[in-house]
Amino acid sequence: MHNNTAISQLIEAGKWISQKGWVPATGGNFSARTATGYVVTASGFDKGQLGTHTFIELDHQGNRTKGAGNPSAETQLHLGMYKLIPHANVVLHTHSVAATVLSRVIKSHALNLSGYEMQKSLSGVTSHLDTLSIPIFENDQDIDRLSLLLSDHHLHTPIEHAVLIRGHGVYVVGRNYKQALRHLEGLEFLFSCELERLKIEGIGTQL
Ligand SMILES: CSC[C@@H](O)[C@@H](O)C(=O)COP(=O)(O)O
Ligand SMILES: [Zn+2]
Repeated sequence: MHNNTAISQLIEAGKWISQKGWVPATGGNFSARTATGYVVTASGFDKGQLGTHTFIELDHQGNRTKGAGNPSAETQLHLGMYKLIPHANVVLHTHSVAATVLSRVIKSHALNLSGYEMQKSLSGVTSHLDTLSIPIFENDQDIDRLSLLLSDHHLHTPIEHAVLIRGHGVYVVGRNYKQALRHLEGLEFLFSCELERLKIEGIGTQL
């Protein structure tokens, strides 16, 4: 994948994600792994109004090769995820209400989902009877430390589709742009369903 193609796809993704209400204010950031390294959104922009000037291009080591301004404050988390997850080529980070609230309401270190047909929107999931487990990490303004937490966790429980950051949002990975968007939409639907279910059935019914 060439940098320009990846940038065009992430601009489109930003418009769609913003229309969904999942990147309020300047929240969220997006990246892709490309032939020459990575592209990542620049820091502090409205992710619904991205343009070619709001991307930073990085080499395979994560050093900037092109682009003005600062790379996303959470760039190291994106790079960490590419390192841990070889099949990840796109990372989308969003701040939806459902991901933000659910990650606070669930006090344990994982959101476990079962019984939903929509679980099958996640690659490798073939039944609503499977348990889909999304790890939850404590939020931290020190992104390098947060990234270390993810790699420690990945050693014993490989991260597959996504991670939740408590009170902050979700990071979703995909093999490509289309899969990343499908994973994000599927997960957001599941987060909303689970939040509604917990409101009705009570927090004690969390898996
Ligand atoms: C609107 S505050 C959100 C930020 O602190 C951060 O979490 C975020 O997602 C966006 O940061 P950015 O540096 O623009 O990529
Ligand atoms: Zn964020």
